[in-house]
Amino acid sequence: MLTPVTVLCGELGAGKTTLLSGLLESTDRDVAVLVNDVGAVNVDADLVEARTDLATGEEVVALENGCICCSLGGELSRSVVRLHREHAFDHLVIEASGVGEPEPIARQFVRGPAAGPYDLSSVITVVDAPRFHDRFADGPSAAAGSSGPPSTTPPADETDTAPSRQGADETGTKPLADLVLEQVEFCDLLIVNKCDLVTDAERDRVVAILETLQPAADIVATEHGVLEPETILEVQRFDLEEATDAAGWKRALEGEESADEHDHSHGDHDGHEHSQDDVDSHDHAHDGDHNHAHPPEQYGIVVDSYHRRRPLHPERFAALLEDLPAELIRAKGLCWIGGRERQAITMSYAGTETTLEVTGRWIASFSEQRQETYRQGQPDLEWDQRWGDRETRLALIGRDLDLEALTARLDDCLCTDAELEGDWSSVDNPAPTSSGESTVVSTGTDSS
Ligand SMILES: Nc1nc2c(ncn2[C@@H]2O[C@H](COP(=O)(O)OP(=O)(O)OP(=O)(O)O)[C@@H](O)[C@H]2O)c(=O)[nH]1
Repeated sequence: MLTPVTVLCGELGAGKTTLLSGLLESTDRDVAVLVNDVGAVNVDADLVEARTDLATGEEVVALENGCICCSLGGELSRSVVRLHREHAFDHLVIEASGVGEPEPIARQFVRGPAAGPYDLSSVITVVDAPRFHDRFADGPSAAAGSSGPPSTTPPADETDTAPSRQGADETGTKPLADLVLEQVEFCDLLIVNKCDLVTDAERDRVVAILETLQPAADIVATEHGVLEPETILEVQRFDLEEATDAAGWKRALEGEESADEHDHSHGDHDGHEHSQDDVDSHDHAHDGDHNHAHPPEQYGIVVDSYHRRRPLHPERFAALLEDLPAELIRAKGLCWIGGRERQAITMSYAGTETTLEVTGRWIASFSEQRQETYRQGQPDLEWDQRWGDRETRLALIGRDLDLEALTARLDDCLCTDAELEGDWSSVDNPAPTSSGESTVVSTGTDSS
């Protein structure tokens, strides 16, 4: 029988180690734990180990000096295969570092050597309720319904600073808020922790936003990560593709696509041609369920999409990104930016920052012969006579967000006919140019 694996994610300080320590104390199953800390000092592993009775067969293994979701991919596989060969245990829990993306970790258990002895059971994301509330739910009207003590938790690390107005950042580092939402969007259980530090109203708002961001996940609220062990160790099969496609922003785009006149099943945000290997993995083969998130109205959460077939002017678009409304929680999708006629660019906004990343090439930028080949491979791809597959298609999720105003502001960014013919060489462009490259644009709190 395959050994079930649970991947435990959550931002730095959300309470993963606390939850795991409690789990190891309360379960009578033999649980092996793999801890990944970024940094030389493996504090978490020491903590978990100190609370674990190793004589009962529980094992704590630490991976250090890197992040399992990127550089340590091979080491993760090797470690878990070795662990399985050398020890007997009922369940493996992986505590991912707070800055890791869950998807690459999960993929190790779906294909590759680790998929041999293991079965990915679930991906759990621990959410720091007060910090999430302050970051994503504390819009202008959020305070109105709130009572009780202020719910601030100190930032867990230096990257979690107050909004800054810094323009495009060439470092390509992914903003923390973006990672937090990616972890929320890619899981099947959300644990809303530190509920002792928020009011009931604040907790409910956090839950409502989480439901919108990932409608397919179960949500439980905890204090100090106290849960029945079975909630974490319950064996179910994690469906990687389903979890990816269930994210609220993807459903919003899907709803928009299905409402289009033309029936088409476009690839997802990065479904344009980057490599042959990727093409088949992004086909929206859905079960016909287009019920995208119906956000709880009492919290003012709105979900919509924006679709235009005209490039965004790089300077006006950058100015908009620096001045996005505070009520916007999440924006994600594909952008066509003037001066970048080849590059399909993913925009991902969370918290106060927008990441722009080249995720592929527009098919329309290839030679006619190659266009034909690619289009034959994607017969449902919507194709515009003039622009081919170039388009901007964004999901917008907000709280008390004036969607009409934001749509109008996005429309103001669209290139005029004269600009379409213009020379882009002297125009400041925040968009990256090469595949995989990204830039970050910060939204200021005051646009004046
Ligand atoms: N008030 C309160 N504090 C909590 C709760 N859960 C955890 N903490 C505290 O929050 C701090 C961070 O908890 P950890 O369990 O280390 O968080 P983590 O997610 O493992 O953190 P990293 O390893 O840095 O990613 C510790 O001081 C915990 O005691 C909670 O529900 N309420």
